[in-house]
Amino acid sequence: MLTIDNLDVWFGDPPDRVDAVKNAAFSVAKGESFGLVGESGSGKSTILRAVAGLIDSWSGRIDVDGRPVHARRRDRAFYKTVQMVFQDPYASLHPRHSVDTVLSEALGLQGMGDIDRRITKLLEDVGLGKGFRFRYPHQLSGGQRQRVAIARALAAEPRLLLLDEPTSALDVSVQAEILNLLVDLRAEHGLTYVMVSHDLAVVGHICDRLAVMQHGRIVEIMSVEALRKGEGTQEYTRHLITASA
Ligand SMILES: Nc1ncnc2c1ncn2[C@@H]1O[C@H](COP(=O)(O)OP(=O)(O)OP(=O)(O)O)[C@@H](O)[C@H]1O
Repeated sequence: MLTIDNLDVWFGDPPDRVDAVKNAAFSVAKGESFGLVGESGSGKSTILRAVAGLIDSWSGRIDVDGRPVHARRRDRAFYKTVQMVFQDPYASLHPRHSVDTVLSEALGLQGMGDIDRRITKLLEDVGLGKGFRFRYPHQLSGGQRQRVAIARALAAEPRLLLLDEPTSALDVSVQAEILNLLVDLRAEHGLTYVMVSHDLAVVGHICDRLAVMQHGRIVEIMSVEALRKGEGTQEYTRHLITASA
């Protein structure tokens, strides 16, 4: 579903250029859930943003569904396949747009008809009833906002969801609910996930495999099962496990 090879991503020009991702490579199969872990600044979000078309300064290969993605152009078909959910549901929803507006716009962008029925279904899918349809973000809790952001991403009926720390801005009590929702949605919709997190427990809950990043490089790729068994071969992976225990 997603293949990345020889990926470099940078910001700015020399001498101030920041090489945020260096020579990254991994593949994510259809239906798989893949985690990107590592400490702050290691380049995890930058990989997701480059895949999503939010960063232009990259080189290498990004293939989605067997087709190479071009450096700058992303068409409607791309966003029909790939959608992203951001970390902060407070920042990602426009304060003056009701849930109805957010979802109608997302559906409209994809040229979808039958908007009424689809909005009801999207709200149902993310565990929000019809009563939420005409609410504004300030009338929603953090968890409810993130459910709306997830519904917005699902509106395009994508197959690959890029999840950038989708629970880290939420209260601990709500995090598990959203993670469980993501687990259910993947099964129900046959989705593929790539999820960034600095929290190994979260990745262990959601993902099948993961890449460990350090200073812009992928230092290890392993299954969550191997991670649980402490089979990380890299010193840094062991350090991450100890740090999160
Ligand atoms: N827009 C930008 N301009 C310049 N440098 C950037 C930009 N975005 C990210 N960086 C730099 O790229 C590097 C990787 O950042 P990135 O956000 O991908 O890390 P991360 O692993 O996702 O960390 P975090 O968990 O803190 O988000 C960091 O050194 C960061 O400062």
